[in-house]
Amino acid sequence: MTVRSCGAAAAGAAVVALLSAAIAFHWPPLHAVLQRAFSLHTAHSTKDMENLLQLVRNIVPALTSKKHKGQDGRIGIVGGCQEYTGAPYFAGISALKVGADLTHVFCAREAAPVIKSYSPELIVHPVLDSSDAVEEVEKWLPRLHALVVGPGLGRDDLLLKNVRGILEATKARDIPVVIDADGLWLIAQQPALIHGYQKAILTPNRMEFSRLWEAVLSSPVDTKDHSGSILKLSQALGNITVVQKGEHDLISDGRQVLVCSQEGSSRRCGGQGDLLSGSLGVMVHWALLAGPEKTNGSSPLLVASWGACTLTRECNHQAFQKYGRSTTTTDMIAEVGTAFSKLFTT
Ligand SMILES: NC(=O)C1=CN([C@@H]2O[C@H](COP(=O)(O)OP(=O)(O)OC[C@H]3O[C@@H](n4cnc5c(N)ncnc54)[C@H](O)[C@@H]3O)[C@@H](O)[C@H]2O)[C@@H](O)CC1
Ligand SMILES: Nc1ncnc2c1ncn2[C@@H]1O[C@H](COP(=O)(O)OP(=O)(O)OP(=O)(O)O)[C@@H](O)[C@H]1O
Ligand SMILES: [Mg+2]
Repeated sequence: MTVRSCGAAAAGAAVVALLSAAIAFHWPPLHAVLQRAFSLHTAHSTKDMENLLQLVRNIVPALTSKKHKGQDGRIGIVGGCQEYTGAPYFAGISALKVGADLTHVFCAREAAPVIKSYSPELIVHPVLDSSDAVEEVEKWLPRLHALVVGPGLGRDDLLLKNVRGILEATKARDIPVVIDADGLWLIAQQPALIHGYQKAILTPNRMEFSRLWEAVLSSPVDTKDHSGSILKLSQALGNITVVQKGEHDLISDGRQVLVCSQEGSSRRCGGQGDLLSGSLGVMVHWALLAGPEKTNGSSPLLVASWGACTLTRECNHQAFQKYGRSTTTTDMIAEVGTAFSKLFTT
């Protein structure tokens, strides 16, 4: 697996930037070559890609007739409020389409009938704005393999307070947790809530990344050194895994940075991040279950994250081939099965 250590990343970038600037002025053709070399160095080679794909394949559980319902994943989604009902639906249905057996959505009362009406596949609990929300969710925790916190959660104080309690209970049970969207808003208010929890994965978009950075490092993000920035943020959060979404997805646990540059498309409709966080909920469970033996010693959380990013981008690519500018997240979700087979089925 290609890794870039913290020091090497920063030093490499600085040296290339300096050389580049000097050469651009004196010798433009070499400048272009250098830039290409640097971008190749930052990205993974085809061989690295193949290795990573193989690691993801290793964690995918076999489909056999010996299993019972639930074994391949019981995933909880914490989110859904009056304004946002699509996001928890996208995350939940994506988890199922990737291969989870059951998905439970814990949402605000008003959002529940709406989410249920989108799909009979999701189990929906209208508890998140109740006074005993933490106890209600806690009852289910022993039966859940992973929690995805944040899609469509909103920023209401009562909901956020309840989610704080749910996160504490989840950590106490050592359950893996993917934190996205407004869950990241909460973490930016209170980073201690997740600091050092080794089964947490944060999936910020650009805005969410800046918010987290400013909250934790009290300075503006260095927009020129993406690789160095994600390493630093992960380290400042106690080496938890961070997935920074963007033109290229960067994934780090503060020790190494993986890059996912799977071809997607130029279509940026809302909900793609929800597909990613829902998929990651299942894949992180699979990866932890498989253990480091199957991931060749690499962090199972990094492997799961890279797998979910690759899958999301492939869904985006496939849907865009069919629908172009009119592609929506629903079209991407319809591609999960074929994208998964193409990438991960041997
Ligand atoms: N159908 C739905 O119910 C959806 C609900 N969503 C929910 O909406 C809530 C707010 O999420 P947001 O992502 O809007 O909140 P953010 O606070 O992260 O983003 C605010 C704004 O930043 C901008 N932004 C995002 N990425 C950017 C980039 N790379 N460069 C420049 N600007 C960028 C976007 O225009 C966005 O409106 C969350 O609860 C989220 O889950 C979204 O998931 C989209 C779909
Ligand atoms: N410029 C880009 N080019 C290619 N893919 C991108 C680009 N930006 C984001 N993506 C991909 O889109 C997916 C979602 O990322 P995005 O930044 O849109 O998340 P988000 O803002 O949280 O989405 P959501 O609307 O669900 O909240 C990720 O898998 C990411 O790889
Ligand atoms: Mg989002």
